[in-house]
Amino acid sequence: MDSLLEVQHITKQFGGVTAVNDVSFHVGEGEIVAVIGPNGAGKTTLFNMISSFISPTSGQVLYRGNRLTGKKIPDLLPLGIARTFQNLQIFDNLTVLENIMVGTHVKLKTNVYTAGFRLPVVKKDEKLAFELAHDVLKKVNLDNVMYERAGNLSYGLQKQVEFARAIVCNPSLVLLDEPMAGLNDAETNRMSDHILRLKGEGVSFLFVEHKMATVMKVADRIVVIDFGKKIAEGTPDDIQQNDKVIRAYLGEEVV
Ligand SMILES: Nc1ncnc2c1ncn2[C@@H]1O[C@H](COP(=O)(O)OP(=O)(O)OP(=O)(O)O)[C@@H](O)[C@H]1O
Repeated sequence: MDSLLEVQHITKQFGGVTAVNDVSFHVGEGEIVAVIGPNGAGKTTLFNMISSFISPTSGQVLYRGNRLTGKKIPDLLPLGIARTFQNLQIFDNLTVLENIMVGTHVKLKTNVYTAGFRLPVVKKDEKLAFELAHDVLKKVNLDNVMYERAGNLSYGLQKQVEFARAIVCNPSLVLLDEPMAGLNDAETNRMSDHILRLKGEGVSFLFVEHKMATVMKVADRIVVIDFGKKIAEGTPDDIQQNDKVIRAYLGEEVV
């Protein structure tokens, strides 16, 4: 399996705290990799470095062999990398459809100069944005609420809207920060199904998650972080039987 994302010896220090300490792993083409670890282990810090939200103290991240480290967040989407956030980032006052259309901007030709004029390119872009958004909403079964104000939806549906916006431009790699947090069982299953279906279409995923049952069901490979260090990596079966992992989780949720 070819490597899509390479995390190489990445470290982050905040003053005297080493939040992530020399972590390396990769995500292959069409692979689903989960990062797990006890509270405060460094998962969010690691995720934020990979998604260019913060820069590492040392180490680097490569995407298709090119350095991702040092790029800005808006540079990621045109490369084919999309992300969602632990705390929902949707526009409450816009409709579901409009929220998704916002995510299509990298596919459009309209810019701040052309948008003010009703040029043909603007109309064409609006049509394209609508079609892309509508298609993805059908894919995740949200087309029945597309004209609802996003702020009126349940938390679970809002999370699915954010997921739909992330995948609207057919990314190659999707970074998900706790995609199942706050979802009930039915919503968690639905989200898992969406992820697995997209994997079937060749999309790769890297996600941080606390819900172990979901991680075990969805991930091909799991990277376990404890006190900033990678303590284990392997298939769900390997990880469930790994002594270091079991010890790290003692007193927490049982793996
Ligand atoms: N901006 C920061 N400044 C100082 N310390 C930080 C900062 N961000 C994180 N840390 C510290 O780094 C360590 C790892 O935190 P991080 O949030 O990455 O862990 P986590 O595994 O995501 O935790 P959780 O599962 O609770 O979300 C913690 O000790 C945390 O206090």
